[in-house]
Amino acid sequence: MAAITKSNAAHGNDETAQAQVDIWRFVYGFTEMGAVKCAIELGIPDILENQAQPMTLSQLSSTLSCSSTALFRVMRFLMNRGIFGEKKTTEGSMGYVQTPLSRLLRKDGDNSLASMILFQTSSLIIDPYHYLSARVLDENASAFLLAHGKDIWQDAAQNPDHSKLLEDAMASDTRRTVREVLDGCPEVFDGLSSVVNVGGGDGTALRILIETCPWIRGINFDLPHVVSVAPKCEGIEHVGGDMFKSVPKANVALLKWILHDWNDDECIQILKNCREAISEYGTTGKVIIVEAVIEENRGDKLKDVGLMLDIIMLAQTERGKERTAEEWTYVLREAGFTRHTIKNFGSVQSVIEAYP
Ligand SMILES: C[S@@+](CC[C@H](N)C(=O)[O-])C[C@H]1O[C@@H](n2cnc3c(N)ncnc32)[C@H](O)[C@@H]1O
Ligand SMILES: O=c1cc(-c2ccc(O)cc2)oc2c(O)c(O)ccc12
Repeated sequence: MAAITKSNAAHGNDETAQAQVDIWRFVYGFTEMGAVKCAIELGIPDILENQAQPMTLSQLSSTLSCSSTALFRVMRFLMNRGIFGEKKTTEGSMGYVQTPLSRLLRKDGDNSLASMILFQTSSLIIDPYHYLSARVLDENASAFLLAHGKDIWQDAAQNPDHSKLLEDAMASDTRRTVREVLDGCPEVFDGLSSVVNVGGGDGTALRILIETCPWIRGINFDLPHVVSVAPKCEGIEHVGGDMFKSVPKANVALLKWILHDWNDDECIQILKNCREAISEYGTTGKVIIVEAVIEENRGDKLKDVGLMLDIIMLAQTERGKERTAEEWTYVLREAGFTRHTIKNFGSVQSVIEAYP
């Protein structure tokens, strides 16, 4: 047996002490989610945004028509996490102010993640985590199905409130992502005449794209119950259908956060239908995929987000997953694409351009 040296023992003690500190994040991590949801529902980031001066506790509680006791405790907790700050008012008392983090929680703010947080904290999305272990033990089980008795798309088709929660969350992600893609790699959309956004939800991606590139004709393609409530917009045609059967014809097929919902065989089927959709456009035809590319040797925060998204896929979809560059190469090759490039632009998602 190896002798335990003094320094090993000390090192072991350090690790144990650190573990005793770190473990509380896992035990009570949900409190962050609960308090942030509370602040969004009360509209606190929106209220603070419109103040010329720091807002005192009594001003905030009277705006919300509530007593200050519970509000104080929620604000104290959130300030401790960097959401909201405190500054002196001109009268010398302390008041709450926005921080870069709380600005991302405004209901209608640019780059807001408020709808995504409301979606992630809904029982629709939380309940499947009670079945994650069942999913791990049985490859054929689906955590979402065990929790709700149907898959997420059947549920959304039957439940307009859930459909809206999901579409709003995705649209908020889209507003941020499409702007990032247009800024980070504008050449991706050079010289295109038409774009079909496959699984385009309420059409947000195409609306932003057409604002910047008004010469592009947009086709927003999604399930019939989704496009039937999508807002009308000049330059965009909403088409209802099933991407597993066929995809409307266009110069480019754009897929943002679609393929991660499906297993390899399902992705290959969708991609074959996209290849068929762009086939009339010869060498200018391409498929643009906006998704995470998990890089095994990337030890940064973005890899962290990619891995979190992969757990989300495990809980919320039947066979979906986030993919590495090798896994993307496999599905694209099997779908008949001869060449593809991957562009990283410092975001959790990358842009993959695939050519027939
Ligand atoms: C994760 S959401 C992504 C929405 C959008 N692309 C975005 O990034 O905001 C997936 C979308 O795929 C759509 N979808 C699911 N199954 C589909 C099918 N068989 N055919 C067409 N669209 C489908 C859903 O309705 C939903 O809008
Ligand atoms: O719960 C989700 C979340 C996402 C998601 C989160 C963050 C992003 O930047 C993109 C997507 O996607 C989901 C999804 O595609 C799905 O089918 C179910 C649930 C979620």
